[in-house]
Amino acid sequence: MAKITLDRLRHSYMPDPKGPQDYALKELNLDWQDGGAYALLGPSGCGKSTLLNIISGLLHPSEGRILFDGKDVTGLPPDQRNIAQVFQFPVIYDTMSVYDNLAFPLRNRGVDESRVKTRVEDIAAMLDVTEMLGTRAAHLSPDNKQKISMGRGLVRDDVNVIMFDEPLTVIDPHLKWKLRSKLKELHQKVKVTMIYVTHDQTEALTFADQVVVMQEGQVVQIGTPVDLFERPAHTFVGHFIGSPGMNVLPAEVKDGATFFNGEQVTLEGAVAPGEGRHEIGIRPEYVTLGSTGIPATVRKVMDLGRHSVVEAVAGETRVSAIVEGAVPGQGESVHLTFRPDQTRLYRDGWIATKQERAA
Ligand SMILES: Nc1ncnc2c1ncn2[C@@H]1O[C@H](COP(=O)(O)OP(=O)(O)OP(=O)(O)O)[C@@H](O)[C@H]1O
Repeated sequence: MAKITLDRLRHSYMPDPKGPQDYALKELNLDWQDGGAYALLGPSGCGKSTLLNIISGLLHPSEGRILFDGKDVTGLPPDQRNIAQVFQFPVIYDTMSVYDNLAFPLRNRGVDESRVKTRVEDIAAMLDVTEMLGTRAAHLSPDNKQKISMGRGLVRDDVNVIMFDEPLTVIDPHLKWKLRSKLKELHQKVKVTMIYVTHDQTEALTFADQVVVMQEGQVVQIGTPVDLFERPAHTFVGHFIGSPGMNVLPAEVKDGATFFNGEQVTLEGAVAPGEGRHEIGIRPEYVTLGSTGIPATVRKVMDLGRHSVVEAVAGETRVSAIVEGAVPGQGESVHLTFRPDQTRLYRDGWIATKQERAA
């Protein structure tokens, strides 16, 4: 187990990068604490695999260093980094039994058979696969194969980090939540540093204590799932996380007051001085429909069972609201109010309001 430090890491696939646009990974500085559960979350092409390959040693970064417990490993090949990896598709030997599959990473390192037996039995119990130990892997369902693949990552107790790269891609949707919660439970038991790479917010938020959100090669926020939901540092995070995501509305700031669609809006706190493109960020959970406020027309109502998502249009801008109970019909006129302590101003994408602190 190790603390992982990324120190001024940058990577470009181009031989002669000219500017930030030529970097698949823009400058990255971060510490992953020993034993933490982390997720790397972002859309396709944001640089997740590039970063993962740099950590595992498959790719040498153009600039910067990777440290494990303070020791520079940037120049070390993958086999000397002591990393376990679980991939999208199960990596197991079909002709071997489940027991032999789990034992393989240990036997490969010359661990003695009595120790192998203890570890395999422990991991099998954690994964609820004890009764399958004698089964040939070829006979397993895809989700059980992926479970065994995870077990192969977990079985060694000498690894610095276990990295999961979209491990639930091949799992049926109704089984995903089972494996997801199993993984969380396993992390709590084994306490190895784990990095879970995904483009799926649900997977990232349920697994990780800390989520690193990436966009276009840049880390836009590192925080707990609650931080990312409550106070997105960037409009991208607000929009990407949540269902539906945060409303990002064009805003005008004039003489210290903020306006949306010509109506003044009260923000969570003071605005940091500066110029740029302004937007208001407000989650649909904090938009209320009523008889006063910003005039809008209901465009669409989606009944999701416990609540409905009402999409209204104010001027030319769509605003979503999550509504419990009675909802207006399509085409009806409504008024929108935003909960002030949840209404934030963003400048050129980045948060520009300060949270008022209770006296
Ligand atoms: N071998 C390569 N050569 C050149 N460019 C590459 C290479 N691998 C990735 N890229 C580019 O680097 C950027 C980041 O890609 P990367 O695969 O790291 O993203 P990702 O978030 O892992 O996406 P995905 O989830 O689709 O794998 C993309 O613009 C991609 O086109």
